[in-house]
Amino acid sequence: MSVELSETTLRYGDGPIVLDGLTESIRPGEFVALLGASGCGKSSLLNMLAGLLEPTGGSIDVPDDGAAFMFQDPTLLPWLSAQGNVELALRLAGVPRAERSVRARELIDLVQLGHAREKKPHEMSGGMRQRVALARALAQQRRLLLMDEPFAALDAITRDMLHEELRAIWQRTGMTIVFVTHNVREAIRLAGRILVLSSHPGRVIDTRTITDDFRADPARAAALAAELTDVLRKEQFKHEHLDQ
Ligand SMILES: Nc1ncnc2c1ncn2[C@@H]1O[C@H](COP(=O)(O)OP(=O)(O)OP(=O)(O)O)[C@@H](O)[C@H]1O
Repeated sequence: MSVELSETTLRYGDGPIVLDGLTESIRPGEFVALLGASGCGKSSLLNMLAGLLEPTGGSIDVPDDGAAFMFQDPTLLPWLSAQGNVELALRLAGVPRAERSVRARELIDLVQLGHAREKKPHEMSGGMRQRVALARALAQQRRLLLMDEPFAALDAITRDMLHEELRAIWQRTGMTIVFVTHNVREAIRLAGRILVLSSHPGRVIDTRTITDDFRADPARAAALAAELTDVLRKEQFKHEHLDQ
């Protein structure tokens, strides 16, 4: 089932409108990036897609089984190993005890952490912890995965590796992914479609489709990155100007 936003509007209490009449359809298996400046309402939109927040107006439809969520902070249980953290997620997803160990091993292998299965979070690097968080999100066995700037705190090399691996996992699993970022390059590397959001209020002001051919052409990708950076800068400038 697709994700459908229909005239979706959000405001907190009697504050200003945060998201204003979003109408979008995300197909099953699509990888969409929500790109926007800080404060434009990206996390609020993900929270609505996760069912954690009700829209003030319009509607949101997501697959019946809901969504798995992955945040910037991996929030692993410190006393459990990588394997233990993933097994716990499988238990919460209702996977029978007898299957959990094998499934967790498969997921840990999928995120390339076979060598660190028994390590605890404090023994891992930031990138390794995010790999466990990704395995834990996959353990929830949902068709929709919501990712809120999951790689923002990582160094550039680790982030690049995780980009490649996330794309490979997405291709293998056929999940629908909605990925929030304010990083233009990250959006171009990952997504098949980029929705650019304005701020105050948040609206979709630009939509770009990124094909694999496009992604493989560094000059075209760099030109698009420059163009989208300019769009975001203009948005930022508009607000700094209006706020004075
Ligand atoms: N619980 C809340 N109550 C009131 N206002 C809120 C609440 N959560 C977010 N906001 C406001 O809604 C707007 C959008 O916030 P949101 O966190 O969704 O944006 P964002 O694009 O994800 O920002 P960032 O990239 O900085 O995380 C901001 O102006 C923020 O102050």
